[in-house]
Amino acid sequence: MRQSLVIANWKLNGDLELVNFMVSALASESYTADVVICPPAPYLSALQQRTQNTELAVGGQNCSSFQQGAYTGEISASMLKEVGCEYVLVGHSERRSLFAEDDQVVASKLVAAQEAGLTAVLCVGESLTQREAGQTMSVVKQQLLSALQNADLNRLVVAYEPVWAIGTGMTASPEQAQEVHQEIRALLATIDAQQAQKISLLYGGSVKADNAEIIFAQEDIDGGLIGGASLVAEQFRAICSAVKG
Ligand SMILES: O=C(CO)COP(=O)(O)O
Repeated sequence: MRQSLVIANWKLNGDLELVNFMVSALASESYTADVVICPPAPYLSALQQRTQNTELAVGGQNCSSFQQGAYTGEISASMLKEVGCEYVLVGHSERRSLFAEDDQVVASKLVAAQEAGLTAVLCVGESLTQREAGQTMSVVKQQLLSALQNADLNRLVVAYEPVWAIGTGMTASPEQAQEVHQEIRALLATIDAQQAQKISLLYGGSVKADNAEIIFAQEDIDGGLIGGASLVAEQFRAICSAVKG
């Protein structure tokens, strides 16, 4: 049985008040899923302090591919680890499209994250144009395998986030999502068949309290990567409780 996981990606949202509010709103319940919050980097330490003695974990939204040096504005994976992160997102579609991160950059960030002792949450997913052109599987395969060239599958989570479903209210149908998740697990199995069965695969893209359960019920979907709904306590709590297990 794979570990269920729900990750909140706050993106460029939130403040200290939300950190305090969310921790008290979430920590009072216990969940079958592991629950991780990825706030903007300046709030990581505060979140880490507030979540001590709770079951909530902390993650970064991004890390540098460099370990240290003259890279103004960058944050290394070991710095994230030092302030209490257990996870970091790599290759989110917003990083790929808005900050020009290509497959090579994503691969080196993933290695940097794992070498620092973090679990890397590799995000993959096709655009609407790519889906309509029948390229979904080839895009996902390219993003996945190029990022995993030097990866440690023991410290990996994969999140399938179709770009057309992110922040649009257009969720992939449970069947569409399962089809891609199944393919991702099959691709992982070509690297390590045993480990592929243990890796948590998350769906992301307009997951809300009212569609989470049916999406998470799919065989190869082990939880979610949640944007907008993770900023609303009632929504996020319901999503965390919707995982199978
Ligand atoms: O990008 C996402 C999480 O990383 C998904 O965002 P939404 O849940 O807002 O669609």
